[in-house]
Amino acid sequence: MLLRQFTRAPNNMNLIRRIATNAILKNQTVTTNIDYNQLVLVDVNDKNGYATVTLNRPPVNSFNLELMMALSRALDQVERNNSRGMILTSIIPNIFSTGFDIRELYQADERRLREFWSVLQDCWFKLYGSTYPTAASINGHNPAAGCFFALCCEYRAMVRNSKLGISGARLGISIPLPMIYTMRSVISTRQTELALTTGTLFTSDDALKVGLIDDIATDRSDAFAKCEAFLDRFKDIPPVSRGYTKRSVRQKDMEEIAANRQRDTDEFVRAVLNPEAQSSFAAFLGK
Ligand SMILES: CC/C=C\CC/C=C/CC(=O)SCCNC(=O)CCNC(=O)[C@H](O)C(C)(C)COP(=O)(O)OP(=O)(O)OC[C@H]1O[C@@H](n2cnc3c(N)ncnc32)[C@H](O)[C@@H]1OP(=O)(O)O
Repeated sequence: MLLRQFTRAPNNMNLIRRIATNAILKNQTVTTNIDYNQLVLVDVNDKNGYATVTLNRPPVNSFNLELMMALSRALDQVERNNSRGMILTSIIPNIFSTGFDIRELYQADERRLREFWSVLQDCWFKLYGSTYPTAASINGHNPAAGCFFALCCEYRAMVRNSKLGISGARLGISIPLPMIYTMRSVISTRQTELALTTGTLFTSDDALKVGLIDDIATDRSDAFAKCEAFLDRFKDIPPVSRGYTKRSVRQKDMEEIAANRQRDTDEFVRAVLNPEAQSSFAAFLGK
């Protein structure tokens, strides 16, 4: 099933390639913009072949089902485009994402909640398991799910005075396995356990110290430039063998989740619907 995700034939890719090829033939540099209901924007820089995937759900990029689906489609797009690299970022000044939309979790319809988690799992397989190089340009606060997606990337630059972490413990949510595996792939098991059981939101300095981010940036354009510089490191590395190695490093985590998708979904639904979590959501929403 995973393999099919990565090799499915693109429909609108031919159009994108045609635009890019025509531009190259005409010796122009163009940026191709593909719009998925405006919730996630995909821009391809035809000069360096890097795709920028931009979360665009003001005011705080909270993840509801629709944003999750748009991200999933955007990641398909990047894969089909054979991008040389991808930068994940946000359009909102000072906020990367607030995490899950609490309105999606509070008194949730179980069927929709299951679909929500299933799409999140899809996004995880696509991003964590991507063969192209990935970087997150974290332009502002990034608690919870946005942090999760940033951690799926190979590199993170975050602007100073932002906070990042998985704060689910504070809301009475037990942390699902994809999150645990992903954080553990970036920092040690000990630090992962500590961060997740305390729901720590790290300052940029502390995030750098513990290894959750790779660089601190002065502003969003500096963060973006640092991400591009990271992707440039693979310019002369043959992409197929690079991608294979990356996948091999991450393979075990993905196999485990693929084999236990249903259980992972059941656990998430149980965690969200538990009364402790529901009263935190109610308090957040002022109910
Ligand atoms: C994959 C990981 C799986 C599991 C991990 C654990 C599970 C986690 C579940 C979650 O993700 S729950 C969400 C956790 N997020 C937070 O607790 C962050 C809460 N928000 C903030 O700290 C701040 O909003 C901010 C720092 C992100 C931005 O601050 P600021 O610029 O001052 O904006 P406001 O706080 O005024 O927010 C504007 C507007 O947006 C509403 N809002 C904010 N966050 C959410 C949200 N998560 N869901 C729904 N709505 C949200 C906020 O209430 C404001 O609404 P108004 O109507 O008052 O304008």
